[in-house]
Amino acid sequence: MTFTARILLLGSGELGREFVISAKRLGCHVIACDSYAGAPAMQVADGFEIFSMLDADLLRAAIERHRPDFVVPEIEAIRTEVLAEMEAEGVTIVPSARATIMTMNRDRIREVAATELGLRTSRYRYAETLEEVRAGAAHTGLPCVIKPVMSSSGKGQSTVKTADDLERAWDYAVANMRGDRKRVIVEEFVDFDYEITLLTVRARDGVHFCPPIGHRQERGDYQESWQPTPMSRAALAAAEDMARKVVDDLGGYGIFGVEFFVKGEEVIFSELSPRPHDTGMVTLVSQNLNEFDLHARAILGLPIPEIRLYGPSASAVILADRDAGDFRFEGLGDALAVPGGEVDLRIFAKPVTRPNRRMGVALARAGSVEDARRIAAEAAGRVRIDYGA
Ligand SMILES: Nc1ncnc2c1ncn2[C@@H]1O[C@H](COP(=O)(O)OP(=O)(O)OP(=O)(O)O)[C@@H](O)[C@H]1O
Ligand SMILES: NCC(=O)N[C@@H]1O[C@H](COP(=O)([O-])[O-])[C@@H](O)[C@H]1O
Ligand SMILES: [Mg+2]
Repeated sequence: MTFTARILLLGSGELGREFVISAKRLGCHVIACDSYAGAPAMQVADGFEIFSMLDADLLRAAIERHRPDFVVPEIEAIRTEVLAEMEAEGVTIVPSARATIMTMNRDRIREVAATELGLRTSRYRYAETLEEVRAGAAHTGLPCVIKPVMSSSGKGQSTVKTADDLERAWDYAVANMRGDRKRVIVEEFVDFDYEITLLTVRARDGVHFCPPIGHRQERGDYQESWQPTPMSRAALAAAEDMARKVVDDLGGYGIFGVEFFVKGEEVIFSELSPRPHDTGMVTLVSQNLNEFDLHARAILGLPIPEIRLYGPSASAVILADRDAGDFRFEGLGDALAVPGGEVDLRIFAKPVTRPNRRMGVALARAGSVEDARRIAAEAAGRVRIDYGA
């Protein structure tokens, strides 16, 4: 066989693109799929397919046509029942069909975490009507956070401070949810001190952890992340213990981004991605093996060596502010010239912009996390999107 393995990548955004690069460096052949042409991962893959991965027939046809050794989901919005069927027929789904099914639906992963595994989570209730939303908020107290059970990157999510705003939050969640299940989770608002992503690798040789990544979110979407983030040993041990329990339950090999809120010494499980995490883009400059390399190694059954941090690092997002199909990036030179640390950029080359769409990240490594954050933010701010007249 010419290739180490044949991979069908389901989702071709920025995370997929870096994964393709890592997998290709190990000799894999990658077909990148997504619903639109020119997606970031398609630009570097061996081939591509354009179709809706929520369409069961099209998804099954693509898997059967390519007969990959591994199907690697890169987004949540996939017809996961098809993945379960294909797994039963002997196709390897990364990390496992069960992991993709459980995490596509917030209510299912919440049941696994809170009920089956007994992990500490925020108080929560599910709701399918406005009345149930009100009852849910009475259970959690206010403020509360309302999210569609099917959504990601903060879509349809809002924080509600007063009972008068519950209806608006319900309408917003229903209008911005994915899929056809009109269902939300009402969560207690956790007034955390900080939140982290614990990148957790489940590999043939055991479970490995990256140093914790701190991050800041706006509108439920990631703005900047940094690594390492200071944490007490007890809090880190608690997070690692919970992460290990969840990834062992979900099964399979690959990297998982396990999200926690931390308040004092209390560590609260939030959710997880059974794939590289957006906040983990900082590892593109911070670690000897970045999160995409680790995913590729784990999938291929290769050993995971000691994960070493090169030094305090940060990433900051470059966002668009409007809809446009004709635009260009300016200021790359200025961005790369920010003094005080080592700066790098990833420009995703997505074909169109949208308000708040992530178009790139600035990355920085410096003497301290504070400096790395400052430099990454400064560099991201110097990249301008010129939308023309
Ligand atoms: N119960 C909560 N209390 C306080 N803040 C919250 C709560 N739930 C979510 N948030 C904030 O919103 C962010 C996004 O929430 P969450 O991770 O559940 O959404 P998501 O849509 O799955 O995002 P992504 O797909 O990017 O991980 C969290 O990282 C956190 O900053
Ligand atoms: N939080 C999940 C996440 O960050 N996913 C990343 O964003 C892409 C979609 O971007 P788009 O919406 O700009 O097409 C996905 O393909 C993935 O790389
Ligand atoms: Mg999240």
